[in-house]
Parts: sequence; C-alpha cells; structure tokens
Amino acid sequence: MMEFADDKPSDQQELKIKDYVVGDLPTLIYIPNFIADSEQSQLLHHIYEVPTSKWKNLKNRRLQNWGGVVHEKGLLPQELPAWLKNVTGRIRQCTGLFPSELNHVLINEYLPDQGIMPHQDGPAYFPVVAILSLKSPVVIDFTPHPRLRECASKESSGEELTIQSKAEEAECDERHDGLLNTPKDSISPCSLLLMPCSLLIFKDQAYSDYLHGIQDTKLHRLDKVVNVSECMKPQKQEPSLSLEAESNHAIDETGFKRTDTRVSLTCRLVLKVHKNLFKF
Ligand SMILES: O=C(O)CCC(=O)C(=O)O
Ligand SMILES: [Fe+2]
Repeated sequence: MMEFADDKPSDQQELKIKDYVVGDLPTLIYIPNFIADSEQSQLLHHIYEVPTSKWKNLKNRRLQNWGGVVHEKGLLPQELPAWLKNVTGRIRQCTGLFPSELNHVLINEYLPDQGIMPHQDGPAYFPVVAILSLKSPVVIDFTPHPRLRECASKESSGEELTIQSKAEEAECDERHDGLLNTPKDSISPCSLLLMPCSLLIFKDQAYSDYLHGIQDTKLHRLDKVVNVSECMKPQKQEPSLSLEAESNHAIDETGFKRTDTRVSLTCRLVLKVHKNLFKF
C-alpha cells in the first residue's frame, strides 16, 4: 500500500503544508484525502485483525496502543508494525514537521454517541500531533485552556481594575508573553470537521494553549467549524469523499448525524526513548 520513506522531505513539500493551514488559531493543518479509500480499507483490516485483548476498553471509547508505553520520563519502546510505519513514514515525509520518525500511535474507536473529553496531550510528546481519521466524520473542538479563559474574562471586564486585579492582569500578561504567546484578542474556540481519510495536524498554540475534544453526541454541528470549504472541495480521485457528494454521511450546512463508528490514528513522537531498560 503506502510507501515508507524516511528521507528528509524537500523544501517544496514543507512549503505545501502551509497551503493546508485552516482557521486563525496557530496552527491547525487539515489535509483532505491524505490516504485513498483503498488504503483506509487496508488500515481498517489491520486494526480489526488484532486479538480483542489488544483493545483497551475505556468508559467512552476503546483504544489500541502501539509503539510502547509512554511514561513521564519517556517511551519504553516497542517497534511499530510495518502497516503503521507506512502511515507514520508518510506523515513525516509529507509534513516535514517531525525531527525524527514518529514512534507512537494510539488508535481510538468511537461509536456514534462516543467522544473524548477536552484534554491536552501529555508533556512526553513532541508538540506536533497528527491524527488520521477513518470511517465516520466528526467535529473536533479546540477550546482555550481555562488558564487562558480566566485572563480573557478578566480583561473583558476591563475598565475598573483594582490594584489587586492589576497584579492579576500583569500575571496574565506574563503568561501570555512567556508561556503562552497567544494574542489576547484571538482567544476563541474553533472546531474542525474531520472527514474520513483526512489528516489533522495541530501544533503551536493549538497544542500548548488549547484543549481538544470530541462531543459524545450523535449530532455534530458545523457552526464553529473553520474548514467546511476544504471538506467541500471536489476531490480529483475520490469524488465520493467530498462533502457535497457524501450521501452516506448526510452532511448539510448546519451539521450531521453520526451513524457509523469512527476510528482515528493519533500519531506522535516521543523524543526521549529508553533503550534496554529491561535488559537482563
Ligand atoms: O480521535 C481523535 O481525533 C482525537 C484523539 C486524541 O485527542 C488523542 O488520542 O489524544
Ligand atoms: Fe489528544
């Protein structure tokens, strides 16, 4: 299926990725039809071929962990199977955003009424995440981390700042300037529609200052979605995946009802890898 390549991507490829930036929040990258329909089928075949024991059941979804165990102090590695290396190799080559091979993949499976709580990915990961979506479309929401919202609401109540609140304001400024670097007037939630076969990459403030989550509802609305037009673009190879022609998913301008399972591959890089930790 996909070719595994570990060459450094050319400048041209790195430049192309900029064409896929969506919305105003730095930085969300959405690549429609990153894989072909036939590749999606092959991946699903591999995913559902594994023994049931490979699945970990959580309250609101189930998942497979590939690549090893992630600890605070790094990764206890386990080599990725070839069918996943194909995907991660292609992601690295096409994006040019990862300094070395991605070495960890979480496969999440969501029923139509399942989702994932707003969260931030752990500190062990290199701060660029690539999520490949299979089967049902969903909307993923990016919401400012509460520590940003606190600052924003204090600022919006503006004018009569007491001495104490000025101190708080200074603290907020410090957080904005140092840790966060998000312009204060650009703190707002935004959402993306993730169509099957698409690749989402998020990094920068979207990674460090925002939570991401998927609502556990069958109905997903499009009102805050910033990439509807990217999903509606006619696709050269597979017109059935465009939004307009997508009769299976019945998406209109207001939203859609999830009727099928969604599977996603969260592909990441853990820079700190423990070698031979358990060598006897
Ligand atoms: O399924 C998704 O698109 C999101 C998964 C996710 O956020 C994670 O695995 O940390
Ligand atoms: Fe996540």
